[in-house]
Amino acid sequence: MGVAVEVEGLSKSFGSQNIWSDVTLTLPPGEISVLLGPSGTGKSVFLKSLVGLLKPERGSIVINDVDLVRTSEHKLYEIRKLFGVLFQDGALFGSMNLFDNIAFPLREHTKKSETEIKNIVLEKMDMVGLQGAEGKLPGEISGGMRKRAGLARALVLDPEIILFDEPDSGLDPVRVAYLNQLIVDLNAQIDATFLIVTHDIGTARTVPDNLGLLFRRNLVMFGPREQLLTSQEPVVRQFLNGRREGPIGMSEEKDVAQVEAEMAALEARGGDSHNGVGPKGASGGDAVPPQLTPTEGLPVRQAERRRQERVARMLHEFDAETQEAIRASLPEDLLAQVDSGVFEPTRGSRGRHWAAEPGAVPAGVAATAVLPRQGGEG
Ligand SMILES: Nc1ncnc2c1ncn2[C@@H]1O[C@H](COP(=O)(O)OP(=O)(O)OP(=O)(O)O)[C@@H](O)[C@H]1O
Repeated sequence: MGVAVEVEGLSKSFGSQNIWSDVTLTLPPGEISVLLGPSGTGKSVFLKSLVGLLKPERGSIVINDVDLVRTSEHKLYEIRKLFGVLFQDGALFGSMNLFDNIAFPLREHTKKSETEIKNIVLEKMDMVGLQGAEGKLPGEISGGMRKRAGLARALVLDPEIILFDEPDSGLDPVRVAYLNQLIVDLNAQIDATFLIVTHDIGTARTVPDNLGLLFRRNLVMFGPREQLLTSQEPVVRQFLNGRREGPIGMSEEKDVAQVEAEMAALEARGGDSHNGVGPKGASGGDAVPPQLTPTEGLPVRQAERRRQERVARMLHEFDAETQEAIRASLPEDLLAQVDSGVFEPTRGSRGRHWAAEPGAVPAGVAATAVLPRQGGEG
């Protein structure tokens, strides 16, 4: 099973430029999470902080009881081995064929024999659908194949956490659909913890268990997918619907009067549900489409049941729309347990519902970060 990544009060600046402050979220073990945010809000900086390539000045990132922000270089090196990272362009060496590219981490970090390496490389290439392409150079294959090769390379050290930096970038919509299915299939096969940074709203709506949004140097919200997909928070609504109207401006923040005028005009046109389909799959008002499931014949995602139990326990923390959407995703036995009051309210457990140790966490802490609405920030 993948490991949990617990981020608390994390802040990062470069000189006087604050990138984000007080980011608190938990990536539950084996679940798929997506992080959204306008360009330049520091999503890549967040991914780099998680793997220890950048050092936040405040807060903690705890994995297997080790705080990456404060640990020694030696421990950090060990923890990094838990990660697989899919960079935007696959980050392949142009002069090496796919086999050698994918074998690279094994040759660098393990003492495995060439026979063992060959078996692992071919197995991972098979998993990502690249059988027979071992001899190709990165320059000879399509962008989609390069992503798959980057993914195979991210898999060779059997990571427990995989970070995907804009896996859909540069791909046509059909390739994105295949890649999304591959991500869900891989999750079912290896049960690792996934975090995907993407601008593709179709992906955000259908792939993850959890969704988060960075904006204005803050994590606006992070929680079960249903929470963001049904959210009335103006920034979340604007982003998921891919529209100009709302607090997110082209480069500058907008003033409150302008946002109000835009929102009134949008409502006069019938609101989001009458707004058509926006760019990058953005659409649908606050509909919650079904989540992708693994291809037939693959095992069910082990995270699925764990997640159902986790969100059943935290159901009372959400508003009526979110509760309704979550209930629609729960099997009958869990719904019966929810309704019979078996699950005690887990106040302030920061989403650590898999841990089942209610006494271990401080009370009174919100499970999700929620910014004040536009206009309420003073
Ligand atoms: N090493 C660095 N030194 C100084 N500033 C940096 C460094 N890395 C990133 N930044 C700054 O941090 C900010 C956030 O960058 P980042 O690439 O994380 O944004 P992003 O949300 O991933 O954007 P996009 O969606 O366009 O990929 C930018 O203003 C960038 O210039």
